[in-house]
Amino acid sequence: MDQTDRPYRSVLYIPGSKERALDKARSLPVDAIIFDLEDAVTPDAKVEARTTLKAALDQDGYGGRAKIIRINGLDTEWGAGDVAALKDCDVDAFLLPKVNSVADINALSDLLGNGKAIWAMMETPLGILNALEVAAHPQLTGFVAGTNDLAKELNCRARADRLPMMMALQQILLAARAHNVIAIDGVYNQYKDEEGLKVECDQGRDLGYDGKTLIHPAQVAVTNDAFAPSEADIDLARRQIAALNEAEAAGQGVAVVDGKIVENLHVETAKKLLAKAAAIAALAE
Ligand SMILES: CC(C)(COP(=O)(O)OP(=O)(O)OC[C@H]1O[C@@H](n2cnc3c(N)ncnc32)[C@H](O)[C@@H]1OP(=O)(O)O)[C@@H](O)C(=O)NCCC(=O)NCCSC(=O)C[C@H](O)C(=O)O
Ligand SMILES: [Mg+2]
Repeated sequence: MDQTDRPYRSVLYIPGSKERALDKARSLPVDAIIFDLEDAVTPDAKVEARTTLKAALDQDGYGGRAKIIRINGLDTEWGAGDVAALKDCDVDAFLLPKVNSVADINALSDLLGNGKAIWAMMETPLGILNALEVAAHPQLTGFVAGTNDLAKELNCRARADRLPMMMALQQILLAARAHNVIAIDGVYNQYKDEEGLKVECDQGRDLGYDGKTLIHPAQVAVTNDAFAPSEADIDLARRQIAALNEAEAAGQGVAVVDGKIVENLHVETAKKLLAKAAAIAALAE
C-alpha cells in the first residue's frame, strides 16, 4: 500500500506532559496522534514530559493509530535531549518543528541514527520556500502545516478563507505530492466552533490534504467525516471502474458515467479512493 493510502484524516496533538490526555487518546477514534513536547508543554515541564511520554508509549494501547512524536527544535535547549530520551520508542515518525531547510532534517537524522521516519512542520517562510528539497529527503514521509506560526511569520491576518496563506498551503502540497509525502493541514484554533471547523476541513480536503491536525477531542468526528470518501464517492468510483472495464471489453478506451468521460487515469483515482475507504474501515475494526 502506498503510504498516502493510509488514513491520516484526524491527527490529534496531545501534550506529552498530560497523563490524562495521553490516556484518553487510547479510546479516541483518531487516525494518528502527535505526542507533543513543543508548544503544548511549558518550559518548566519539558524535561519531565519526556518521562511521562515514554511511560505512556511503553504501556502503549494506541492500537492502529499512527504515533508521531513532536520534539522541540534542535536549536533549543531541549531538542537533542528529547531525541536521546525517546529515539528508541516504538513510534511511526519524529516530527521536527520550524524546519527551514533539508539541513535541519539531516541534523535530526544524524541524532536519531536509526533511519526512523521524519515529519516536518512547515511553518516558516524559508521552510515553505525550501519545501521541495525537504520533501526529497529519503527519511521524510510527512508534512504538517503549522498555520499559527506561519501567520505569525507572514504577519498576515487570520481570515476564514485563509487567502493570505493559500500560496504556502499549496506549495506544501505540491512538494508533498512530488515526493509521495503525507500532507496534513494546520489546526483550527476555535475548537468549540464545529461549523467553522467543517468549512476549514472541506477547504483542506478540496486542496488535496490527507487530513487535519487537531487540538481537542471535540474536533475528531467532523474531521474524520470531512476527509473520508463519502458513500456517493464510493458508489461513483465503483461505477467508473465497472464502466471502463465494460468499455475496454468492447474495445473502447473511454467510458461515460453520469455524463462525464472516464479514462484510465480516473479509474486510478477511483481505485485509490476505494483503497482509502477500505483502510478506514479496517482501522475502525
Ligand atoms: C485546548 C485545551 C487546553 C483545552 O483543554 P481543557 O479545557 O482541559 O479541555 P476539556 O476540559 O474540554 O477536555 C475534555 C476532555 O478531553 C481531554 N483532552 C483535551 N484535549 C485533549 C487532547 N488534545 N488530546 C487528548 N485528550 C484531550 C481532557 O483531558 C478531558 O478529558 P477527561 O477529563 O478525561 O474528560 C486542550 O484541549 C489542549 O491542551 N489541547 C492541545 C493543545 C496543543 O496540543 N497545542 C499545541 C499544538 S497546536 C500547534 O502547535 C500548532 C502549530 O505548531 C502551528 O504553528 O500552527
Ligand atoms: Mg508551530
